[in-house]
Amino acid sequence: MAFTTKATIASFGGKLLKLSHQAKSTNCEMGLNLYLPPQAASDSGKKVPVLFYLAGLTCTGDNGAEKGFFQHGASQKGMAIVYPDTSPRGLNIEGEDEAYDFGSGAGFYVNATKEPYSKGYNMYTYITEELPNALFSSFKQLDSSRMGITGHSMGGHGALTLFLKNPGMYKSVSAFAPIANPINCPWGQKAFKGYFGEDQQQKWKEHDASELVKQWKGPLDILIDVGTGDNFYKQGQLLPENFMKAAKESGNDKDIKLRMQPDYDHSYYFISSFAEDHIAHAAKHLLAYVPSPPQTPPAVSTVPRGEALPWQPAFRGPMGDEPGIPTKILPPPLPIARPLSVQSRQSAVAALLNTFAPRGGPVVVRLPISPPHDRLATPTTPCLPPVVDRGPPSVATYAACCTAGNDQFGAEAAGRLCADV
Ligand SMILES: N[C@@H](CCC(=O)N[C@@H](CS)C(=O)NCC(=O)O)C(=O)O
Repeated sequence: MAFTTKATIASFGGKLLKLSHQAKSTNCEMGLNLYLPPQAASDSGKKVPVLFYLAGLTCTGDNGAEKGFFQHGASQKGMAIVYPDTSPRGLNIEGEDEAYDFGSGAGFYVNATKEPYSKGYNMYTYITEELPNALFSSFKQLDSSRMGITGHSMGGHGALTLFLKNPGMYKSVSAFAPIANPINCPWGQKAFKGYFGEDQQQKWKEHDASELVKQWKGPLDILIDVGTGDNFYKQGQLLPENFMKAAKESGNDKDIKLRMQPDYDHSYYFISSFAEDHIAHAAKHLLAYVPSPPQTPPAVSTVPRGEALPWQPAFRGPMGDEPGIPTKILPPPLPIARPLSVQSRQSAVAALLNTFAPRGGPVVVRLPISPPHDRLATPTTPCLPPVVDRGPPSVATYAACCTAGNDQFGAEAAGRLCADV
């Protein structure tokens, strides 16, 4: 859905846009701020990377934009910043406005599975899929292959978990005073109980950075700042030490920098003091990242039925297993810059249909989820679009499979394609 621009405000040579749009995932109108640096305002056709800043409890997209002091550095580095809201608003769920740490302003960047919050508290899907897809289709100067993520407190939890749950999707991650082990702190326990249910411990773990970091494979360059004068830190709401311990035990701590900042509290005085460092950290990854160039799929080669596929056989569509149907394989992998979201999978389907349907016959496309997602996906993650069908009675199946390396660190994310004719 297109955005409505409610205000355009000059800021550090660029423009801060106050936007709103109707969001499907959250079932309501969502407000946000988008900072376009001066480099994005020119007609050069050059795209700028995008840093998502996820705010904390009680906040909207305004807190970071007004007092985070990110725009100065973003303007120098040529980076856009997205400041989303922290929850759906006005869903008229009984009690949603009663507490500062649950419901409105406290979406925790999860998809609620428990009623009544399941009716729109889907901030995970909103931030990882719907919002970026909407932004990239409306603002052509934003580079979809270069997204970074950071956040504060509940938003720091969001930044860490969204990064760790989606290897390769974000090219940088950092956090200010993150809720780093929500399953073991009062804020997190209250939220996960309300959004998932007390008995859903596995689900809780799937949104806990200290659990997720144990499963990470590859380098992990994270900047985390926490103030020693932060009362929430002192009360055991943040638990950054638990995150570091889990990272250390899994051998993932080498490039995680936890800086304990003397005397700083939990406020935007703290955030604005270190904002430039987080912009520099994001820029280190986002400005250095070069997406792999698109490749044309090579010609079809035939593999006799029953022979081992040159890649993950589990990815074969069910129709490929029908007796008497020969298998054609189209090697090598079709590169895809990052793990595919539902919408980008749909674009991949469209591209496949355009490429192969003209060869005649109908096309059925099946899109299995990629292995890293499989490993980390929650049962409710909307990972698979339904089978897409086109054309007269079926003679062909195309199964498109997406595998994703952790391309933040250079491993190539790849899609693979096979055709059963
Ligand atoms: N209102 C809560 C505190 C909530 C709070 O500190 N929220 C942080 C994020 S976790 C924040 O940034 N608040 C908004 C602000 O300082 O601008 C309380 O009274 O204990």
